[in-house]
Order: sequence, then structure tokens, then C-alpha cells
Amino acid sequence: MAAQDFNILLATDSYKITHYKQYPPNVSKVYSYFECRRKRGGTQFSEIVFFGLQYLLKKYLSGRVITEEKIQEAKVFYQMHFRQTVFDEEGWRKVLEKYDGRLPIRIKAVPEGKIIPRGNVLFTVENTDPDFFWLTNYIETMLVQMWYPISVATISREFKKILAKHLKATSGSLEGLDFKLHDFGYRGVSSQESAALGGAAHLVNFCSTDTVAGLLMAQRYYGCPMAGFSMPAAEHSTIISWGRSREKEAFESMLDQFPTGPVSVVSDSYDIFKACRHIWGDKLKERVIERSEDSCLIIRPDSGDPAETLIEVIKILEECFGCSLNSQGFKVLPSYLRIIQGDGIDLNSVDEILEKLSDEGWSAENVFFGCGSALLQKLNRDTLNCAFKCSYVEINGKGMDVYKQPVTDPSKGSKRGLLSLRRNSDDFIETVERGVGKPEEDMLVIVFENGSIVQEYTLEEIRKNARLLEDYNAPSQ
Ligand SMILES: O=C1OCCC/C1=C\Nc1ccccc1
Repeated sequence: MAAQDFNILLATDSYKITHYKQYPPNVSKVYSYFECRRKRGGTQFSEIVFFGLQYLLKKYLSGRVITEEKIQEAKVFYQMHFRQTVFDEEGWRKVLEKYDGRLPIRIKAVPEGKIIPRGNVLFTVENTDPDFFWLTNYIETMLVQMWYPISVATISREFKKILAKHLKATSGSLEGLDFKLHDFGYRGVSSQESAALGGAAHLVNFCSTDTVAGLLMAQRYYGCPMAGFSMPAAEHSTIISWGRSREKEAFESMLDQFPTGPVSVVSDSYDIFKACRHIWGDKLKERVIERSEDSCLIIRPDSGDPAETLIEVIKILEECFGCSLNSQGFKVLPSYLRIIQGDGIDLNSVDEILEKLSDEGWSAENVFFGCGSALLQKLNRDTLNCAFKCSYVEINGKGMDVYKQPVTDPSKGSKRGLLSLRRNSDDFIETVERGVGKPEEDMLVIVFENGSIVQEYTLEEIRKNARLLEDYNAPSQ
């Protein structure tokens, strides 16, 4: 339900307030769509994960979102902002009177979690009452903000593809894949809401996170009581507060305070290599060995070139604790010992690191990754070229396909007519334009109509939709 202090009349770009005066006479319908445009020659992110619309519908669009107070507030606001009377007070009052403040809008969308190739329609928006043709593009501004959860879910899934590739190649199994990338990004995003949306988007693909806001989002908007897990872990303050001469005591205290379950200890406060060789590999060696696989020690480097540091650390740990060979002939540290690399991780470095580990004969089983800004913040609306365009209007009751085709940038051309999304006979997903799609083939589902959410998805369903191909026979976690 929209929070009482949220005024949708004030949740749009200023110029949209003036658009009702700009359409041609006798327009009765404006029909628009959202897509992640395909870029010429672009191969990265060739497919996207659709995610996040349900939150927006529930939080901002559903129910009685227009009230007399909000109309008055907007009227006064825009009079000051434009220094003339442009705000359509009567138009909005009609929404209040005819629909009790509920939006006469229909949104059809691809089911959340579905993997869709770039350049396809992801959702359409249209007015359900001719009086409110101007409403369709009024809500574009907030709808296009879906670029964020879609981009995070997509990037997170690209990480998953890389991790799956290396895990399969160096261990013969995808076991534990869902725990291989931990969200460290809460502090690196621009707002609590971004943390919630981005954190939840990561949880479509993984169940490993420290971004609590994302877990709450999954609970409250996607019906998942606990979407991800974490563990006791040190930060530099809890190590250095013991003083430079007592790092061993600080480490030992971690093992004492958390005797069961995995525990992560950041070990680079002074010298990661000495810490691994002389503390973990010597003074505390017996304490480490006595831990079990389910209560493993996870050593966290946090500085230096990630690949070089990881390789040097894992070699020291091999000298001190030994290792075994897995079924693929790759080396694995004893099950009570693992490493997590949370510094300098992005899509490129994670692939490079795992490649280098594999070249040295090490399995991807040995390492977990944490990712912060590269997962939740190092992206923008252009990462997937998200756009919202009108493709069809009705004037004097007659339908007309519309589109843009800038001579200055063909890649900004838009689709035309009523759109549908289908899987063709070659099993490819494609968009059918000009209203010639068969309704029974349309993958787009009505999710919102006249103020009500008419189709919901749980995170469990969304995760199934987003599974990696090779993941199909993997037991759901
Ligand atoms: O080391 C760890 O092991 C696994 C659990 C999380 C964790 C660290 N968390 C974290 C969060 C935000 C910034 C930096 C680290």
C-alpha cells in the first residue's frame, strides 16, 4: 500500500505535468512499453533477468493513491514550480471521482525472474479509460526505475554463470554454487531503498548476503521468510582493537566465541601472509584442524592484487595444512579451511582469479567471493539501455502504430503497435509488433489493472524462472 506521505502526483518529471496539453485532440488511448534495448555489436548482457516490478506496484501504484489532499498539495506545488497554472487538477479529480483514487491503468509484464534476450518488450502500460490517456506516460518516470533491480539481478546472474563455469570445470559439480557470491554492498549503495531492491535482486540468483535490507524486501514483497544466509565474521575493528601484538589472541577469540558454524576472519590487518603461516598455520593450527567442515574457518584477505594474494595465501595454507585432489584432479584445502575474497571483485576480476587458481591446479571449491559496489552500484540505466516508449495510440477511436526512428541513432528506434512476447518455433523468445501476436502465445501477463495487483510471484517461483540452464537438475536449495 502506498505510504500516506507519498504523493504520486509529485513522483514524476516536471515536464510530464504539461503533457496532457500536448497530445493531439481526441486521443483516447496511449499504449507504451519498457525494454532493455539491444545495442549493435553488444554481446555483454545479451539476456536480462526481469525483476522488481511487483515491489513498485505494491508500494507505489496499487490501491487508492489519489486523494483530495494530494491533489491540493500538487496544485499548490506546481503553481509555484511553473509560475503559471498547468497542473491538471480536473483530470486528477476525475480519477478520484470515477475510480476512488485508483489508477485506471493496465500493466502486462513478463513473469518476474524470466530470462529475456535484450531488445524484447518486458512490460506494457495502457490507460483502461479513454479519459485518462495522459496517465500512461505520467507513470513512466517511476516505472523506468526498474532499470535498477533488473540490472542488479542480471549482473548477479552473470557472476553466477562465471562461478558455475569454474566450479563445474574444477570440481565436476555445481554444489554450493548458490553460496559462492556474498553481497557486501549495503554500504556502497545510494539509499536504503536501493539496498533493499538491489539486495533482493541478488537473492534471485544466490542465497548468500549481508545486505539485510534485501532480506526484508524478499520477506515483505516476495513472500520469502528468509531468502539468504550469513555467518559470524570479523571486521578490522574487532581484530586491531586487541592491539598489534595480539592478533593471535584476536583470531583465537573468534574460534572461541563461535565454536560451531563457519566463521570468517579478516586477516590482513598487518600481514596476511605472516598471519596465515605463523598464526593460522602454526600457533592456532590445532584449533583450526579441530573444526569440522560445517564449522570451517574462512580466512579473508582484504588487500593487494586479488589473484596474486589469493594464490600466495592458498600456497601457504597448503604448506601448513596440506590439500587433497578432487575427482577432477584439482587441489582442495582440508574441508575445515576456506578463503573468502571480498576486495576488488567484479565480473572481470572474478573470472581472472578463478582462471589463475585453476591454472595453478586449485579448485573453485576453495574460494568464496564477496562483492559490493560492483554488484549493487556500479551500473546505471545505460548498462542495459532501459527505455520506455509509446508504440500505439487511439485517436477518434482509430488505432495507430507509432514509433521513433532517429536518423541520428538507429539503435534508439522503438517498436511499433500493440506488442506481445512469444517463444517462436525455434524456441527463441521474440517480440511480435503491430498487434499481430496471438493472445494465446503471449508471455506477457496482466499484473496490474485499475489499482489492483492481479498476478503475484514468490521469490521461490522467481528463482526457478532465473535458474541457469545447467542448474535445472540441481536440487533447489
Ligand atoms: O567475511 C564474511 O564472511 C561471510 C559473511 C559476511 C562476511 C563479511 N561481510 C562484509 C559485509 C560488508 C562489508 C565487508 C564484509
